[in-house]
Amino acid sequence: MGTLSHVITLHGLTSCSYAHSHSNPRFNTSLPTRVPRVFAKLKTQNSTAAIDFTDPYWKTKFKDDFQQRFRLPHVTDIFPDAASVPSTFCPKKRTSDFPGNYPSDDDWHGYINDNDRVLLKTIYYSSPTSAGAECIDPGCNWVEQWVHRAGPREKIYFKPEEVKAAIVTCGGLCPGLNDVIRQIVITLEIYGVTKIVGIPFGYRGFSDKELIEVPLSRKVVQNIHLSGGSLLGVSRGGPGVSEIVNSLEERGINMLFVLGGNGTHAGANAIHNECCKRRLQVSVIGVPKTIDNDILLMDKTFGFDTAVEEAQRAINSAYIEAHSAYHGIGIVKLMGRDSGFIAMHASLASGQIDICLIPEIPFNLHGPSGVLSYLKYLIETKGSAVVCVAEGAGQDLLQKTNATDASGNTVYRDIGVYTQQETKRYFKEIGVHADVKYIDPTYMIRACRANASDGIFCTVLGQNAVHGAFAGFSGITVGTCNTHYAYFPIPEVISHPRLVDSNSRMWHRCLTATGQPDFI
Ligand SMILES: Nc1ncnc2c1ncn2[C@@H]1O[C@H](COP(=O)(O)OP(=O)(O)OP(=O)(O)O)[C@@H](O)[C@H]1O
Ligand SMILES: O=P(O)(O)OC[C@H]1O[C@](O)(CO)[C@@H](O)[C@@H]1O
Ligand SMILES: [Mg+2]
Repeated sequence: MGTLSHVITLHGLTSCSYAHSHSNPRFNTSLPTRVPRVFAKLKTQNSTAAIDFTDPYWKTKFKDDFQQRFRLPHVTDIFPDAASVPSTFCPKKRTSDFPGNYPSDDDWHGYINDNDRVLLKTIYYSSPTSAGAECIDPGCNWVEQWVHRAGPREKIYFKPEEVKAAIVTCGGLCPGLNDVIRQIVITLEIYGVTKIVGIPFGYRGFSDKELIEVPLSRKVVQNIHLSGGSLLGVSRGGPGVSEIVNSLEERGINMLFVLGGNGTHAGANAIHNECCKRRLQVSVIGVPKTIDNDILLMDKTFGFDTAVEEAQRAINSAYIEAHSAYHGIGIVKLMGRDSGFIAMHASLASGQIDICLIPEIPFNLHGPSGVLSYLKYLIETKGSAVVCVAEGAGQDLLQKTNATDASGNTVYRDIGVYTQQETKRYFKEIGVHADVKYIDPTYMIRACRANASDGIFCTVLGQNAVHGAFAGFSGITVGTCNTHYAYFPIPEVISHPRLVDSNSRMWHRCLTATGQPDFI
């Protein structure tokens, strides 16, 4: 995140740690840059270790650790003798007896090799002071970080006729949920799976006896992407992991596709670990869903693009209202619990925002350098102004709350209403006319149908989720990394919410676009 530390932390964690094997022959541990392993000096802190950058071999240690952390948990970790069979999915050509066995081509198969990798970071920063620099060591050395490429494998670890696959959607709504459900079902059928079900209303559907699993097929899902929401319904809270795995066992589910955000993925990883503990051959695959875009390491999450696009309508209305009124001020509140990506990108896209306020950047409303003084300046100089505020912004200005939702997420105070009230009060107090209009499109930006770009994104994510399950992986999730599709072990992408970096080029671009000063 642009910060530089002389000591980096090595985790060495795996998602199924008790079953972890470094010697799995399926994975080539000798990437091209590997150099002889030397034991560098370690500074141990609890269960983690730190690298001493004066050690000439620290890079090797870092790469080894990285490779270990990003290794994908696999069915062979628990069942070393698990047999694979040739894939029933053929990327190249199909016979007429769909979905039977496909012929293979000796020269070109179109499968992903297990040793294919995607480069996680693509910029070489020559100095820690370079804009947005993300350096590992004080010298900003180039260290390759590789993650696993997503896609269909030549060998599969599940026989389609023995699969019962389930899909569950958890957390809040997000544009594209139906597109992902649809593509998972279609791809499963292409592999030859016939038993596919949807679990209604998130994890709750595993415990609530009144909720019946929904049979899914291509016919059922054919047109579901034409509307927003989730065919299966969503929920927060719900049963514990043990109850969920009991339910998986009772239902005979051996492939579980989990669509959700940070919380849902924490749950998916716990389900994966519990299945490992019980020695169940179940593949648990996540597909990150969040309009907040707060999942680490990936370019973006599905639904984010659509949410930003939908937010334009609210911003444009606020602009027109403000611009058409005498001393008009428009205020738009957008979602973003802890991360301000929607507000930042919507501000950049619209070109109509004068002030963008996000959770990651502290600001004052009052005082000579506060937002309100600047609004006065804008009214005096350009006659109107538009503010975009993310829901998690400026919480330090409001009374603390202990309220949480069913999943344990903090329910924040309403910064949008507060900004509106304080703006009205301020202009009244200084005796300057101001016509303040407030728009809160909160649920409108996530209840809509996915746009074309998200539609394609969801389709490819859905396909790759199924490929990952058939390849025998579990406890993983799928995303894009520098536009390439990759698999990640779940713990690596949810260790904390992804935040807007105040030193990033994107935030600086946003500041350039709005022209706003610091409000501190
Ligand atoms: N640490 C956790 N371990 C196990 N399950 C969890 C954990 N955190 C949340 N969950 C479960 O995951 C589900 C969704 O969590 P949550 O409501 O936080 O949404 P989310 O997946 O983060 O999505 P959103 O981006 O909409 O907030 C809930 O059913 C919740 O019980
Ligand atoms: O009202 P709900 O369903 O709890 O959802 C609100 C939350 O959903 C999110 O969009 C995440 O999905 C947050 O930005 C927001 O706080
Ligand atoms: Mg969450």
